[in-house]
Amino acid sequence: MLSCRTVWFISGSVAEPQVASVAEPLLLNAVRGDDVERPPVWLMRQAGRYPSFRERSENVDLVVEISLQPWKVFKPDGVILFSDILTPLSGMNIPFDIVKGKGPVIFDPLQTADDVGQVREFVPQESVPYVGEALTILRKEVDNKAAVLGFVGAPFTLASYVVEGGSSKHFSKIKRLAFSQPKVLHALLQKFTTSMIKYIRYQADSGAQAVQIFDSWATELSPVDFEEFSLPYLKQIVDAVKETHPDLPLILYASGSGGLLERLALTGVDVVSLDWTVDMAEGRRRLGPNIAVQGNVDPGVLFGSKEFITSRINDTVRKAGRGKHILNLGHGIVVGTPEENVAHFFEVAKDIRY
Ligand SMILES: Cc1c2[nH]c(c1CCC(=O)O)Cc1[nH]c(c(CCC(=O)O)c1C)Cc1[nH]c(c(CCC(=O)O)c1C)Cc1[nH]c(c(CCC(=O)O)c1C)C2
Repeated sequence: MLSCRTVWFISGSVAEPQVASVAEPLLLNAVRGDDVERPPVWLMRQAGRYPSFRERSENVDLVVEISLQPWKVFKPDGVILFSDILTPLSGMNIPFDIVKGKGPVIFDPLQTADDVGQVREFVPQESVPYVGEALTILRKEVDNKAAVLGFVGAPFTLASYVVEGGSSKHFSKIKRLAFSQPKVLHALLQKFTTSMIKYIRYQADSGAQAVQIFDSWATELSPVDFEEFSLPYLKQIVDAVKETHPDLPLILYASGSGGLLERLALTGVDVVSLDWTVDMAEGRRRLGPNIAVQGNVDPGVLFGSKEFITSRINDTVRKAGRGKHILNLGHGIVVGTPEENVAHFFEVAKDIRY
């Protein structure tokens, strides 16, 4: 679980390679199953030398600047918004902060039905206007040379933070709630679901061309509990978004969830992001031919030799087969990853031809 727990400083800048303007980003073509010449590639990453996370992520200029850093240096096929899955919480009356070295802190963790009753439904236009503004600017800046990606947290993963009060090891508080007062947890999950439907639509209307849903802690649920506390809500989100935005690709990311792949496919998402604990060919088979796959190189591979990185990329692309594959790591970049290896990853990836 490292993408956002990791901080990656991008130093300097590299001359921008010329990229021909295309009608539609390669990433969208690949997701739709068009005949593409290579898999699109992007990575989750980074932070910068800036003030606190919330300050960075709630200021339009900084959000745009930080979001564009990897784009300027590596020209990936996807440019993800700099934000966090917890960003909507303050707009839902759940005060929080992200503390350096500690991660997210929820000031008053939710415990009771009353607490859940106090949670306000999210109105993105009012609470996080900077997200929409940043996406609109990003879309213009990137100009279809890559896909602009928005993202949200899945209801169960958001609930785990607000019930646990932050990151957790054993998830005992949310499990206590799930297994002793399931109705209270369901009420909270429904509030997050309704809010995330609005948030995804808002991101799409502002400029996001695909939205990734992070269910980072689904891995903590046994399959039977995933079916009760996560799957129905994910499905509700996908169904509702598809009604208003039928062409918006939805990517589901649930690291450590190799045991859940068939169930993840039932959500109706367009893409499932695999981590490196699943063999790419096996994952592909288990998800079926209609779902595109993303991933799944071990982020640790980027600490290896250039030859090793090249061979793992080739292996992953071969196992994924032609089309419907977005090349990526199985999770975000790890702190201390040599920047030249990241550059090498992109060079090799962009030279691939099916
Ligand atoms: C860079 C960063 C982020 N969030 C946090 C950081 C580090 C703190 C900092 O820079 O000050 C705190 C931050 N935010 C969160 C954490 C995780 C804490 C934990 O382990 O529970 C931390 C340290 C919560 C969070 N946040 C996110 C997830 C889902 C992905 C995953 O599973 O890793 C989760 C679980 C998503 C996220 N978070 C972030 C992005 C943007 C990616 C990019 O710009 O490339 C994304 C996609 C950005």
